[in-house]
Amino acid sequence: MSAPAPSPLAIVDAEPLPRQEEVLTDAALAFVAELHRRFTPRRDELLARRAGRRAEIARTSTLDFLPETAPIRADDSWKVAPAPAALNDRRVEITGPTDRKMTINALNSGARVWLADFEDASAPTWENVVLGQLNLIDAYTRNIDFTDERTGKSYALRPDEELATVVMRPRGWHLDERHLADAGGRAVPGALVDFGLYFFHNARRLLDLGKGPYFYLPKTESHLEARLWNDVFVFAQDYVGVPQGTVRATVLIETITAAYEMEEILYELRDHASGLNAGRWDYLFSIVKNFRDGGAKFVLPDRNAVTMTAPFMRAYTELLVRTCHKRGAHAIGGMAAFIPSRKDAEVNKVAFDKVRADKDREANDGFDGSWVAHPDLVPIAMESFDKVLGDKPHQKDRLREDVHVEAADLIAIDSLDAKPTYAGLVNAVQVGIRYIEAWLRGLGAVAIFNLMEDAATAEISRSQIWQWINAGVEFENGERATPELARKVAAEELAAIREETGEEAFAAGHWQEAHDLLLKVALDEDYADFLTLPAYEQLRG
Ligand SMILES: CC(=O)SCCNC(=O)CCNC(=O)[C@H](O)C(C)(C)COP(=O)(O)OP(=O)(O)OC[C@H]1O[C@@H](n2cnc3c(N)ncnc32)[C@H](O)[C@@H]1OP(=O)(O)O
Ligand SMILES: O=CC(=O)O
Repeated sequence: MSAPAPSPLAIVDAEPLPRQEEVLTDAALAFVAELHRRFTPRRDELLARRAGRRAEIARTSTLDFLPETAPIRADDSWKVAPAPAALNDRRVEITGPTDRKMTINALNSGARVWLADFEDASAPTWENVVLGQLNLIDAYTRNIDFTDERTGKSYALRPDEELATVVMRPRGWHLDERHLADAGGRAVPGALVDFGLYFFHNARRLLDLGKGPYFYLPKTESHLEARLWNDVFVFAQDYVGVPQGTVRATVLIETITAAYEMEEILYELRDHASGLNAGRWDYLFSIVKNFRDGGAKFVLPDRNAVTMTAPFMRAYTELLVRTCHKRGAHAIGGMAAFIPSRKDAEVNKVAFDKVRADKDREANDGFDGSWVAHPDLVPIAMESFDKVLGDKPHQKDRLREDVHVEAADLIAIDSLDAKPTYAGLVNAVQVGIRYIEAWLRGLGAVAIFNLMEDAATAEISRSQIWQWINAGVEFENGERATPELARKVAAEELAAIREETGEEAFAAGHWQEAHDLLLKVALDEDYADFLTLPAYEQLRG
């Protein structure tokens, strides 16, 4: 093979990182550049199409299954590709960022799958982007064992056969990677950077290990976006010379528009699809985002009052199981946000009980597996799925033909009795400030008030503040949601944090910046499509 042409991509505005040359090789960058040249124009068109569709929702306050794809839904003959052995039993999946310690802990956790996250559990600092890739390469080459200098604790991988199968989640289509630019100075989409570097370095290596390049695809809004991913996979497989059909993708159904196109999404990816996941937190965010100006009918109560037993959430998850099993795909459940504590028995008990109830319900509904956020929750979820699956790797034979979901059922938000509360507003402000501050320090997932918070849950918090203010919600205490009230609550929270942290830690953090950014995205008349877009402009590193 002749040497690859020098990469036309430039590394922009980035301090050199240790061992970055092992990730950012000329050959890998040439591949990413080629992905960018071929696919970014279509990415741009699809982002513009998102805006058009949202304008239509603002006009009509409704959504429906697509008439033009009815033949795909009516055709019972097609199925997705069979699951590879490494993805046949997915009863428990752990998620988390790809720093060195988390990588080892997740691979060792006993879960069948690890969602290695470059998306919502990871703030996209250049260091996280590049060293996350390095950690995965090091894990596959078993060069990752280390001692944490801060705690003195040593970390080592278990034998290969006990490790979780990695399913990597690249960034969504909307985020660019500003540290990699083409000759015209245009940033490369983060999705292509994350996918491209991972695929280039690991596709063959993973096949040698008896696994493969497997992906979770986040924030997909339509089957046309799934088609774009499929085209990326076809091109990538030819480029590195692995057989077509090597890639497997699990698509997160976490936007309200994608919920109306589940079958079409599987159809577009059918040679590469291995499942759908019910990404409940982004799903709620997407409902608020899309129907934010749809009037009282679409005002969601406090996010923690919207449980998975709400009729519109059940319609979504049951339709997902039904769709997957009809097409031979795995249906994977979502994230219960309760985080256990090794120090507080009561917090631990609450988390175990809540997660057990959630996973029991999913297993009984027909899901083939589900997510947990913490290693201590792996045995809890395992027990729920073991009870239902026994020795079977999945329950795709449960076709759930009893499920009948009408278009209106997915957006029947007003069937909920709960209303927004003042405490809900305070919580949204608290979580928003605390999460954004952590994100600006490079942390994408944190435990706040014993709940897992990541980009998706922060998106809900700031969107709910926006929606409640714009809908003129009156809380049970007689206060009305207004910009002034949000500012007052935010000022009180900032003062409380200062008290809690002490002056030195407060000054060393990004608290004022986080407070200001939360208020900007919650109060601006122009609703930002994603919190992470303005936040990325402020992210250093
Ligand atoms: C809506 C969505 O998109 S959900 C998917 C995205 N979100 C996520 O992936 C969140 C994943 N979870 C996490 O990041 C973490 O659990 C957090 C940040 C919420 C809490 O982490 P911590 O504060 O470190 O929890 P805690 O102190 O209890 O951790 C105990 C041990 O478990 C490890 N651990 C905790 N969560 C994970 C995880 N998800 N993967 C691997 N190891 C983990 C910690 O590293 C720690 O290890 P150590 O004992 O060797 O130091
Ligand atoms: O990505 C998952 C979600 O719940 O959001």
